[in-house]
Amino acid sequence: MHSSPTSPTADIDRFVRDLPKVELHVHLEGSMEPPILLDLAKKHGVDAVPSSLEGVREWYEFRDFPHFIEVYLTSVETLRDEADFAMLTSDVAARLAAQRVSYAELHVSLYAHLMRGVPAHVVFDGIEHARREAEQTHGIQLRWIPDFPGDYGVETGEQTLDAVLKDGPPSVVGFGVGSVEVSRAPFTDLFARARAAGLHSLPHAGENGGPERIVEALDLLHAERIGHGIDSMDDPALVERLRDAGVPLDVCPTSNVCTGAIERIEDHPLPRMLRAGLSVSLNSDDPPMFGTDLGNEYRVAHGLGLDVTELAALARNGVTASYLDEAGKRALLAEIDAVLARHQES
Ligand SMILES: O=c1[nH]cnc2c1ncn2[C@@H]1O[C@H](CO)[C@@H](O)[C@H]1O
Repeated sequence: MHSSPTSPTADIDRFVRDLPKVELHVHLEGSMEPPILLDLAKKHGVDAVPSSLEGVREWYEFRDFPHFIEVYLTSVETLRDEADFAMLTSDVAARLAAQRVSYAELHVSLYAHLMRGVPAHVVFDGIEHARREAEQTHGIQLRWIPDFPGDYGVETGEQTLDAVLKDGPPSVVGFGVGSVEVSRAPFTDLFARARAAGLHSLPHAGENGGPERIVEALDLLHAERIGHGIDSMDDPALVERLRDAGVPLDVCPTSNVCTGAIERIEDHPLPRMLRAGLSVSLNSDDPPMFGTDLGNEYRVAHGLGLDVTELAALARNGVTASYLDEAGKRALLAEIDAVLARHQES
């Protein structure tokens, strides 16, 4: 390679590209690229979806969080048969692998399919087919976190869990709750049942619903990881608790700006969270809907003032907080350290 002067930006870009990464907070359905969305909308005649790329771009400008969820649920309507789920999953896996992600836990909006009459086995057969193929083709491991919208009530959670326990494959690692944030208290028994069945408790909490939602997630749902959790920074006692217990938080900076959870990226609490000793990992949430991907989130984190050592710490935290096997974790942590050391020598 001929030598050209490298700007700090090019340095960071290369570091981020080379850094081995895991994704712990990305929604499968929210990872649908606009061309796939248009194809599926055409295939199934879903008129509520715009018919051009330009239209989709505008559609993805969210007024607020409920509006984002409304658009999300409409786009999900384009997924109908097993082939749709397999095709989406194959595309998502290839995109993750291309960013040096070798392990990912994906949220699956299972209830959003059940409520439209799409049976759980159609969803699971499609995504499992693609998961096995992606492992062969790209060496990437995918795991699933089926979830339900909390604001639809506990019965929807019960139906979702029943479907997981009946039709879910062993690659389901956890159970989650998302959508517009409501109290987590009504889901206490539901999550107890999920945990008794061997599923990890992985709720969204404190994305925009306040620190109380995180306290409920810990006390009542026995959350093992917190989806988002940025509102923890409004409660110093909670920050101390999360730090002392080493509870991992999946943080998704660009998402928080696009859904209106925070106003400006410059105000994002990620640097403060990391420096407060919280176990924070970096994630992309719904990448094409927010015009981002995981690599970009690392560049955004750098823009917020995190240096390469801190970016590597975020990557390490993701590995540690994942449900990858211990040998896999050790190997990935060693690779992260090697990439950091190489970068610091150059
Ligand atoms: O950023 C997010 N916060 C909360 N829920 C989300 C987000 N992105 C996607 N979903 C998903 O929206 C569905 C609504 O029924 C849920 O499945 C939830 O996981």
